[in-house]
Formats: sequence, C-alpha cells, structure tokens
Amino acid sequence: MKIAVVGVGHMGSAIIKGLLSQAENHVIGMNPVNPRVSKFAQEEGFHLVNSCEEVVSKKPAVVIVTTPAKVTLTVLKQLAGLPAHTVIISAAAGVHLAEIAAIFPANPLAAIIPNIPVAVNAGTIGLSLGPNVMAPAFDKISQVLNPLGEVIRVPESQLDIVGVIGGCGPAFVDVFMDALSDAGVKYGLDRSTAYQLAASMVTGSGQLALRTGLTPAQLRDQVTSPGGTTIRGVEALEKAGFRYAVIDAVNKANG
Ligand SMILES: NC(=O)C1=CN([C@@H]2O[C@H](COP(=O)(O)OP(=O)(O)OC[C@H]3O[C@@H](n4cnc5c(N)ncnc54)[C@H](O)[C@@H]3O)[C@@H](O)[C@H]2O)C=CC1
Ligand SMILES: O=C(O)[C@@H]1CCC=N1
Repeated sequence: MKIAVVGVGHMGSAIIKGLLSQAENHVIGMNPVNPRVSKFAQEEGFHLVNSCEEVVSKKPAVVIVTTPAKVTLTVLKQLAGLPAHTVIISAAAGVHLAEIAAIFPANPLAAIIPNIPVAVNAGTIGLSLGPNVMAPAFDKISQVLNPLGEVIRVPESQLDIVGVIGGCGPAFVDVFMDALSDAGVKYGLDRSTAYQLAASMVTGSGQLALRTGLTPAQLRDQVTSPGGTTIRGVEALEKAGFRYAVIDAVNKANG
C-alpha cells in the first residue's frame, strides 16, 4: 500500500520505521528540506519529498500526518487536493476530527495518538474513527496500524487521556528506567548492564500483565514476599509519594 507520512520528526520517523518492516508498504515521507531527514531517508530507503503538492501528486492510499499540532491544519489545507478515497490519519495531539472534516468533507478520516515504540512494532495506538470510514477504508486503516502495535479504539472524547498514558507514558517510564539504572550503577553495575536490566525488566513486567490479565496489584503481591526485600522498597516508594507523582504527571500532561 502507498502510504505518505507528512512530518518526519520523532513520531513520523518512528512510524516510518514501523511501516518499513512490512515489505508490502511503499512509504513516502514528506518534510521541508532538512539534512537530518534526508540522511534518515537514505539510511532507511524510503522516498522523500519536500512539499504537499508532491504528496498530492503521488495519490497515496493513506496519509499519516505527524506535523507539530500548531501547523497541522495549515498542512492539511495544503493536502486538500488528495483524491476522496485517500484515508487521512492525523497523529497530532489536540487536532480534532471535526476540524479535519471541514477540510476533507468526503475522505475517510481517523485520529490517532501513537507512541514511540511503533518504531519497533511494539507501539500502543489510540484510534478514533471519523466520518466516511466504511469497510474498505477501515481495512486500510487496520492494515496500516495493526503491524505498528496494539490499537486501542476509543471515542474521540477519550483520545487525549489515551494520548497521555500511551503517548507520553514512554517518557515517564524512561525516567523510571534511568533512575533504576543510576541505582544499579551506585551498587556497582556498569552503565550498559544497568540499562539492559531496567529495560528488560520493564518489558517483561508489561508482557506478564498483558498475557495473564492480572491487575498490577495482584502482580505486585506475587513479588512482595512476606518480610522480604521488595515490600521494603514498595514502602519507600509510598513514603516518597510515587503514586501521587505519577497521577500528577498525568494531570499536568493532560492539562
Ligand atoms: N513524539 C511523540 O511521542 C508523539 C507525537 N505525537 C504528535 O506528533 C506530532 C509531531 O511530534 P514530534 O514528532 O514529537 O515533533 P518533531 O518536532 O520531532 O517533528 C515534527 C516534524 O514536522 C516537520 N514539519 C514542521 N512543519 C512542517 C510542515 N509545514 N510540513 C511538513 N512537515 C513539517 C518538522 O521539520 C519535523 O521534522 C505532534 O503533532 C505530536 O502531537 C503524537 C503522539 C506521540
Ligand atoms: O509531548 C507531546 O506533546 C506529544 C503528544 C503525546 C506524546 N508526545
């Protein structure tokens, strides 16, 4: 399928990497001229263009817009010449489907909030469908998004909070992994072993939660042996207000 990704920054690059893992995808990236993006396109082997006009002329089946939110509606207006069957997917946080529908009244539309792990096909993607998404368009959306990770369909009113937990969440987890790694180094691990340990532990904990369907509290109880070491660490986290710090991170990101 011919897929254009407009805005090849952090998110656009992550999506392109994930899309390129599927041999049947023909990926076109669009970004204003930028040596970083040209180098990335050369390394990854996708076709790069520098204007919306070129994207329109390629008649992609799907366009994914990953431009900064504040320029996204302007960029979409420059793409308004796309054929009516092109599916438009916006990944810009805070850009609403109704605003996109005002520019593309006939096209199938969707809003997504992906996260950076889409680069390794292990993303979490909040999806809200907009107008004109009949079965063929839904099939295209599924074909593009499903290989990128877990797609969680929500009403658009919930996309912001899905975006904070799924989209911002990796940065919160990265802070946690960084702190764990510092602690590992303090007790004698070399830095790369500490990073590997923290990342592997986070991956495994997530996989266990998904595969067993157990709640985080049930899983924590499996680790906290009576009178053991873990409960002493959990007590320290509670004393430091770890839970409130996490909830307040979501408050602030969602504000
Ligand atoms: N970074 C993330 O984890 C996530 C980002 N998003 C959304 O993705 C969008 C981009 O975010 P990032 O990739 O983090 O920002 P970024 O700043 O890394 O990338 C933005 C890219 O868009 C390009 N750009 C700027 N103006 C353009 C234009 N007129 N036409 C085409 N390209 C243009 C920039 O040159 C840059 O390469 C935002 O709307 C954000 O809400 C959504 C979910 C997660
Ligand atoms: O920080 C941001 O604004 C974007 C939206 C979700 C994750 N990154």
